[in-house]
Amino acid sequence: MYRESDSLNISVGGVRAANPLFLAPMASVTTAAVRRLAVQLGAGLTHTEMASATGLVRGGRQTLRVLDQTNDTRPLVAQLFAGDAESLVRGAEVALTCGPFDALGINMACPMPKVLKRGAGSALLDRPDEAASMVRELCRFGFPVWPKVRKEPAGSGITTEEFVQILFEAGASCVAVHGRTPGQRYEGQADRKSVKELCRAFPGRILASGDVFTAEDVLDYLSAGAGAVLLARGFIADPFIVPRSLDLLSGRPEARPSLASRYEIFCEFAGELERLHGPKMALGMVKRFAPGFFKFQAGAGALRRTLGPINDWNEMQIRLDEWFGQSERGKEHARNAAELDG
Ligand SMILES: Cc1cc2nc3c(=O)[nH]c(=O)nc-3n(C[C@H](O)[C@H](O)[C@H](O)COP(=O)(O)O)c2cc1C
Repeated sequence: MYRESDSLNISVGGVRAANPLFLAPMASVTTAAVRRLAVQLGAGLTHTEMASATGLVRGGRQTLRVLDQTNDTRPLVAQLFAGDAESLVRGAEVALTCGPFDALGINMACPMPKVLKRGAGSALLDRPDEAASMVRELCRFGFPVWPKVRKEPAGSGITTEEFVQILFEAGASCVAVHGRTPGQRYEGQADRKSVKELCRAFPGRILASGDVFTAEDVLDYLSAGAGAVLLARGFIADPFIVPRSLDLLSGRPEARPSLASRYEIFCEFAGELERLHGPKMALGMVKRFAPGFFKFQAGAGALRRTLGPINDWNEMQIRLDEWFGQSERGKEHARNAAELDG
């Protein structure tokens, strides 16, 4: 069983972290501002988006931006993808000039065609020898190496457990496992049972991923022996899953942040997005995260509809302020009405 004492100053995969709630790598999502938000809310560790090793070697601005460290927080894992060990090593040499990082991740999970056609991402699940060689070569840099895999599809000739074992034998410090096959992409349910079996087979060395949407999901994976749990879409859907999970793991009553405090954190986050990534990208991220921030708030749907068509950063701020003012006034009316009733 998970013990409260495990939640502080843990050591997973050769990295020390304050707790086992980790922000998963997410392309186009886990930018510096989002990583900072996750740490502010209590996450123990964050990942960069996946970065192309060949893109790094070419010096592509977009790829280098992925490893942008501006105003970042530690511990931080840089995740790379490549189709072979040599490209990976050359990419890692460039990545480490963007550091500091606490571990190097290898993406062996991405099912997207543009990654698969390079023999990278989940294409490596069919090539355990190449995957092992990538881990071995990356270990030479002296950093913990964290591959991230998906569940092996039925009939692939190797089980997920065998694949994970090969990665550990090659020197991986821990292995993140997403309990969907590449063919499932993000559809259907993650196979929680299989991931938990791996957690039991490699206690404290698996980072569990797949359908983590509630604090109870976090506890479930940790109770099975996961070294840590990766928050992905559950973080976008409700970033306050982090403090709620920490409350649950620590046996504290759940603290419910007020609308005003959510709004304050959101405005700070929006400011960071704009400062670090520019108004265009920031606007897209604000639209993506706003529904989750104000999920349980009356009028959250109206906010989403209001923000949807906006293309201008200043207009977005005005509409957001208006929505907040209306919501606060609505709460005041409700309070006054309750007092009159009472
Ligand atoms: C928008 C998005 C981008 C992602 N990008 C990456 C990535 O760059 N590297 C990676 O290993 N996994 C990536 N993933 C997979 C997540 O890290 C995670 O394993 C997956 O979403 C399953 O967790 P969930 O069901 O709790 O969302 C991505 C997922 C999403 C939704």
